[in-house]
Amino acid sequence: MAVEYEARRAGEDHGTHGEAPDGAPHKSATGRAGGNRWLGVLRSPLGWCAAALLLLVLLLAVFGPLLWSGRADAIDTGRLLEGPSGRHWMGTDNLGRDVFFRVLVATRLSVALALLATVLGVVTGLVLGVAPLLLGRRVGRLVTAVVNVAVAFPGLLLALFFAVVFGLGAKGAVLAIGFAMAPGFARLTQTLVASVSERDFVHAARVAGVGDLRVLTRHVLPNISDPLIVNATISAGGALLAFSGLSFLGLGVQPPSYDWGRLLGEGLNGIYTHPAAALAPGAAVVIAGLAFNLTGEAVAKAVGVPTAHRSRAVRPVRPVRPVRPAGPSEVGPAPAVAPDTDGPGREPVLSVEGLRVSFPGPDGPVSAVRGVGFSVGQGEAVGVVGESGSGKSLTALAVSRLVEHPGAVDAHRLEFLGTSLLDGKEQGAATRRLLGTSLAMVFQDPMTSFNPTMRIGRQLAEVAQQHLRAGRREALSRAVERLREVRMPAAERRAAQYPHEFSGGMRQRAMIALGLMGHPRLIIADEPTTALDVTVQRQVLRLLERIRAADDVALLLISHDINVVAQTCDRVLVMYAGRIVEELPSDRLLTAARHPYTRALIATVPHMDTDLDRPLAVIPGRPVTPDQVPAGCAFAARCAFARDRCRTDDPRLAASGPGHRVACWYPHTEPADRPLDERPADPIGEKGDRP
Ligand SMILES: Nc1ncnc2c1ncn2[C@@H]1O[C@H](COP(=O)(O)OP(=O)(O)OP(=O)(O)O)[C@@H](O)[C@H]1O
Repeated sequence: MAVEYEARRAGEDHGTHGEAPDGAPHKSATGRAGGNRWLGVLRSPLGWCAAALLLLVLLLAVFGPLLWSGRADAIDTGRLLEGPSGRHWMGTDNLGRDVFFRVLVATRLSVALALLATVLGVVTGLVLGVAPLLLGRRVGRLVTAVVNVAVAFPGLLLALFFAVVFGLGAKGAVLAIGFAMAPGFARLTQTLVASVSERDFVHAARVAGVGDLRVLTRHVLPNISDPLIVNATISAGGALLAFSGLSFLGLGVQPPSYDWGRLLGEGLNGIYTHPAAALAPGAAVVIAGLAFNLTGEAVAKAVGVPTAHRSRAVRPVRPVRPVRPAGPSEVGPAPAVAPDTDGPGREPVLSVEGLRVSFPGPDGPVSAVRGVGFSVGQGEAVGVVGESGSGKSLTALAVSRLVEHPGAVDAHRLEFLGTSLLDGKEQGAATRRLLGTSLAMVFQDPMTSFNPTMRIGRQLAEVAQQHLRAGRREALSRAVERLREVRMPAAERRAAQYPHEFSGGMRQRAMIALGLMGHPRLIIADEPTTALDVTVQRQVLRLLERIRAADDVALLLISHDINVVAQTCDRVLVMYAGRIVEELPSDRLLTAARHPYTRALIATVPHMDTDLDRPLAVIPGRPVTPDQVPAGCAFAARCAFARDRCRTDDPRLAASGPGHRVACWYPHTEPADRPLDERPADPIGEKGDRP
């Protein structure tokens, strides 16, 4: 009865259900590879044993009562409690009825009741498992706590408890076993849902404004169906065993009906005189249980889900909630940070002031983004650079309302196209539609950006159906049109394909096309080219440039690559330890940066004059982690120019020239060593290509 599935890998691999670890597909709805695998498993000893046993059990369940009811119920008072003979292979019971035929006839009731209990357990478990996703944080936590408590009880104990609650008889036993099975299934579902909910394609669906229920049915459940099915199949074996146990104890099926458990109980009375009467139903339970278990194992093998026998590691449940900006009480007051200047004369698309993103820590909330303020003007490209962990992605996620619980977002101002995302109505349909149609996200890993179980065209069309009220056909033709716009070869054919049939660059372009399904005013691209080779990287960046110029779309480009940002963007924000430490026009980045951190970052990038015989420059020390931000300037410990004041007083971001802000007590005043004309080769490619 216990749910015995290794959920960690199931969640990871099955979260993308079409991906093998190497990125190759292992399940596509149409995949030939998938068909071959099923055939391969069927040909293996495990496969054919499972198939043969299951077929036997199902045939007996269907035809047993039709063929042998008469012989099973025929009373022969002259042959009471006889041992096995040529006439009665397994002997007779206390009314002289043939035990062998009774066992065959009992197959239907035994299997049907076990399946019924399994369905009840699976459905209840599923409902409880997805509750945290659908019902909000509070109810979700309550459900999770109840499930956690219930899981701690042994299954049989729960079944006995419920059997007493629901009363004697088959109905009571079905309810008892079903409800006893539910907590384990709920736990498994929660774990799987949590792991899939963190995938980029779910984020993408949320940004596109897809509602919770639809995200669940279209994006989450299809991607966790394999482990759930496998687990349900194996659980049916457990239910069969549990049902036999209850009937054996007299709590299940009541006379005159009989199942294997009842026959086992009756046979036990004469176990010393003729054991066959007890052995026969016992063997039937074992064979049917084995049939379900082996089938589960075979299905697991075919779909690539590891079972408990292969591994037992289970990832802790982490209920997933859509982001809700936290109230100040949850994260503490954010320091006032003035927003930067918008691009000259540009209407701001995005305005952020005092943005904080915090997570619970052992000693209270820990802020990973600490009061960030900036704005992005219409058609402007703003780059965000900084070492790993500096808070770049969290800033982008906070803007798109994708920070997951327990992360909390707070800001003095968080406005997108003049609409506050913090006014308490952020869950409203209008805001969702605004974000869905006007904000596009491009994620780092193009493999995880799409739902592997849906055709690309359908995933794109979903946005138009959701927000533009387009019909199915119209939405699909818009999707093809958008794929063409991003220069997807054979767009119509590609729209009908699954994500695994695309190359990395194509997936990234399809992701951009997804963003174009609405009328984006801002594209947030978080390391959009990191997973791509240099040539494809150029194509994707050029595409973003083209879209930006053609439609006056703003771009927030997050990148590790300072050259890419310098070449693509109008302005650059340099982040360190959850803060913006410098902001300046990108054409001044290499020559006029004033913060020692910005200069250190630039120095780590090799250029034409870099002496290749010497080790490449690195920034000494390690970036600070959000839970260990020191007093004073967070960069002081790594800064060659730090003085006493830097270690005690926290410098604020202050204006330092036109469009230039820096947070440093002693910023550089002299020009940088590296003049503009010594920039490395244009990483985007031929500038002439740009519109
Ligand atoms: N869910 C989370 N729970 C706790 N801490 C988190 C969570 N997500 C991010 N952080 C922490 O917040 C900090 C900033 O993370 P973020 O992903 O924004 O960094 P980044 O600058 O985008 O790094 P990278 O370039 O590697 O993506 C990191 O120290 C990270 O460990």
